[in-house]
Amino acid sequence: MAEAKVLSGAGLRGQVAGQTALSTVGQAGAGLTYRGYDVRDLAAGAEFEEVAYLLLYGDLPSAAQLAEYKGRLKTLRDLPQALKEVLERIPADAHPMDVMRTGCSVLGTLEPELTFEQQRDKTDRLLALFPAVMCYWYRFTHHGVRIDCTSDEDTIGGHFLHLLHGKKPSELHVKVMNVSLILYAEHEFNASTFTARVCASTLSDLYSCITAAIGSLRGPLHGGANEAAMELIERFQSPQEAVAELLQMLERKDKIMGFGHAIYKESDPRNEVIKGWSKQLADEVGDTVLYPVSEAIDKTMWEQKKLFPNADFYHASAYHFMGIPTKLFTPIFVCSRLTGWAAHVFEQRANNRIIRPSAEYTGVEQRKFVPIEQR
Ligand SMILES: CC(=O)SCCNC(=O)CCNC(=O)[C@H](O)C(C)(C)COP(=O)(O)OP(=O)(O)OC[C@H]1O[C@@H](n2cnc3c(N)ncnc32)[C@H](O)[C@@H]1OP(=O)(O)O
Ligand SMILES: O=C([O-])CC(=O)C(=O)O
Repeated sequence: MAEAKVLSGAGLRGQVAGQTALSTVGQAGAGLTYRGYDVRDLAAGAEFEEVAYLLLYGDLPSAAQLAEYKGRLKTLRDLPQALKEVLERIPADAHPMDVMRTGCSVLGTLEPELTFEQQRDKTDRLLALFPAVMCYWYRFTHHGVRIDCTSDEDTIGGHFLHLLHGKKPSELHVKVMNVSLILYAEHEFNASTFTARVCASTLSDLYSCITAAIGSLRGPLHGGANEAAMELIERFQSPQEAVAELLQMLERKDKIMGFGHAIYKESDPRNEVIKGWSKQLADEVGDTVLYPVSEAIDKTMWEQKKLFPNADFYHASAYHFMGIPTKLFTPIFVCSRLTGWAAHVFEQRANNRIIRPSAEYTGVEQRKFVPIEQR
């Protein structure tokens, strides 16, 4: 059970910056809850679409509501032609998070949110279409194909894998994607969500809030850590090599991506879940390197620094074992966290005051202006 961390210092750490009914992070009793449900129970027993519904509509759906919701999302998967054309113009070496940010922003010009009454419909559209934004651009620029952006897959996770690989995914892979999307869906006032709320507090539109949040998630200290973790683990051929290099990195005070957390103190409750699935995928593909290397890094980080893997670390190997290119790891996070971001935007709008903190001034004393010709 994660104890609350002693919080102090910079980065607004430990300061309550608003209220939410969406989730708790690092509180006694359960490490992470979404609207009162333990995330581990949701990951074990729910579908991602159920969790999206819970966050966006307030309660878990009935079977009929879920069927209706999934059916509706399925009809919203295709991209407008103008968006496809924009995606085709983005270079192959662009960062896929920049592609997601641009895709979201362009959709905001094609299908704008004209009133806040449209906020749920616009969110459903983004939820249904984000996998295609990433996969259409990726497959066009990397493989020269214009993919069909629709599929008959029942779930968002399955739809994503289908578009990426051009074939029906296995049941195991659909299951793991479902779990992954649930684990990443919501996390209180993390940096990207706070970004979305700041933007929402100016009464801006939903696309602006989500576009801004994508920019915040991109960084390696936040969502970008799953890609950085992959780049680390794939450098090593054996656990011994990994430990030797890791000790040197720690000696140099390098940051080890995928470890540590701003709120959790002893463990990230999402880690045990994705770690279990990563092990199952490792067994499926007969891996004898990546998973043991990951475990060796995990063990050494705890022994040396008392730092634990966060949600991102074992996501790296899990995604890799499903044949997902490393550069698409953080965009998958976007497809999931969209639900949390949007739910926070709705919450901010429902009880809004513009977010505008103060700064402690550390600059020079007041001084007299000197005209340019006298300087
Ligand atoms: C889904 C997510 O977004 S989860 C977060 C993903 N990000 C990462 O994995 C990036 C790596 N981790 C980090 O950079 C940090 O742990 C963060 C950004 C997640 C949290 O930052 P903070 O709240 O400032 O960390 P915290 O206060 O716990 O740091 C305590 C000490 O541990 C060190 N530390 C924390 N994380 C790491 C790490 N991953 N590797 C090495 N040292 C670390 C800090 O440098 C700090 O050392 P210092 O006191 O000598 O300066
Ligand atoms: O809460 C945070 O600071 C980062 C995080 O784990 C998340 O957003 O999922």
